[in-house]
Amino acid sequence: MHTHIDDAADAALLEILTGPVPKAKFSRRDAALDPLMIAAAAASGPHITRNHYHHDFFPGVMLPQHEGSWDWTKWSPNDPKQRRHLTYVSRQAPRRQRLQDAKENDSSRDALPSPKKRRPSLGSAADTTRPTKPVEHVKPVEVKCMARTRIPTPHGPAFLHLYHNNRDTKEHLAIVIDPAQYADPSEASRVSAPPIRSQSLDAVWGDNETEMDRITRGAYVGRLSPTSRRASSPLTSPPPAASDGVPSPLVRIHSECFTGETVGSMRCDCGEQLDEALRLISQPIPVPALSAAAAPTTIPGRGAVIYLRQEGRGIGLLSKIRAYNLQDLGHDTVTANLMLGHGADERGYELAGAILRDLGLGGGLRLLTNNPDKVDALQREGLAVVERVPMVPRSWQGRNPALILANGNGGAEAWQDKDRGAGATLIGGGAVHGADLDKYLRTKVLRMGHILPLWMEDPEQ
Ligand SMILES: Nc1nc2c(ncn2[C@@H]2O[C@H](COP(=O)(O)OP(=O)(O)OP(=O)(O)O)[C@@H](O)[C@H]2O)c(=O)[nH]1
Repeated sequence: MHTHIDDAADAALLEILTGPVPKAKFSRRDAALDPLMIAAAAASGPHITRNHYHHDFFPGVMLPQHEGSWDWTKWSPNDPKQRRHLTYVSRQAPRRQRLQDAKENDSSRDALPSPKKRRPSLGSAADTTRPTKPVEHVKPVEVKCMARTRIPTPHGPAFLHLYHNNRDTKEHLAIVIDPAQYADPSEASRVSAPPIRSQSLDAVWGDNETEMDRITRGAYVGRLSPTSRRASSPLTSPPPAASDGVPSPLVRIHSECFTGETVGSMRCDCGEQLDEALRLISQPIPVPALSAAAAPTTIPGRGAVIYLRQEGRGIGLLSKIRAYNLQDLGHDTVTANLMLGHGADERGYELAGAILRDLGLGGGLRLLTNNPDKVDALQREGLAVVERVPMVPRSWQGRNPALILANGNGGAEAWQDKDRGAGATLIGGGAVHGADLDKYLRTKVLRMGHILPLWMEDPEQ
């Protein structure tokens, strides 16, 4: 239980809850106190029930198109007429509809464990605490790579792919690492793996398409230069298989985190994870010798980071910022999401599955994650996850070398020497540690089921 609300605020809350009933019909529901503080108090009890969810003090913020919503930026605290806007509104469906939805859900949920025992999980399908909507019959997900370009990174060259899709209006991305695509075909090595290429990008986009059109959108092979330009051809048969002994490519599904990746926030490990994923995927891949006569060899690192634009585990930046304030009141990342009426994790991985298939990676991949929900979600999408490769936080490796893994996930590059403060979580940075980060990582392990040996100076903190 969290009770990090100071005494003055406690006294004020007690006053509003026990004071004389005001005359106006709904005035007790007006927010005389900081709404975040009341929400924190409401959730401080031993149980958070679904009756605490889907209520909001700011009707115009959460659902701009919602009936009755208004432009709250016009709200002035001194205008009594406008005070009615600052009320505690419910975003739940009417009770009759919720009961009907629950009945329909019960009949289709027989195979699942009791909702009470399930922790909040990925996507609305698994989140039984939220009001259910009638199942919509949506078209199968489709993605199209609109453009691709070379990006030199501190870890080596990468190809950035920008995708459009038929589910949302966001531009999701794939950062493909496959420097072997630059190699001269005449220097083909004994051991090789198929190039990681987008089928939708390499397809022909119409009769009038010129070679220059294709090259400008990135449908070329090799490396572009003022003297070299070769448009790609559409794939007409399945790509050649990788040589024997070549491991499946490393893949990370990463969700956008403006604070962690752009501002260098140390409230989370997102910036570090993005950097570490690019670093790990770029490492040369050892290929064992398959006969006594042959020698072991290496091939250039290959794989991809699928970068999904689902900020704040799907709740968006606005809600994540509000959640951070609740976290400063003493709540962890999961409880803060729940208090704002969100699930602990509202992300989906259908688009990631479609992008991976478009890149020809659906048949076998090694997934860089500690999050078992991501593995399940990709397998539900029909992708073959042949191995889960853990990601140990750099600061934990630096403080406890026993956590360094032998697979290049740390190893000789122990992070203690690279510990530094500013910008440490940005691409090419080192390791960083701080109390907020430790708290977040601990919550991932203890409340979100991440598969990571817990390490901290005081595990109770
Ligand atoms: N709501 C919320 N989202 C957060 C918070 N901290 C980080 N995030 C979001 O979490 C997402 C990053 O999660 P991922 O990097 O995919 O990693 P993960 O699901 O934690 O699992 P791994 O694959 O093991 O790293 C980004 O969208 C961040 O914005 C937080 O305190 N609250």
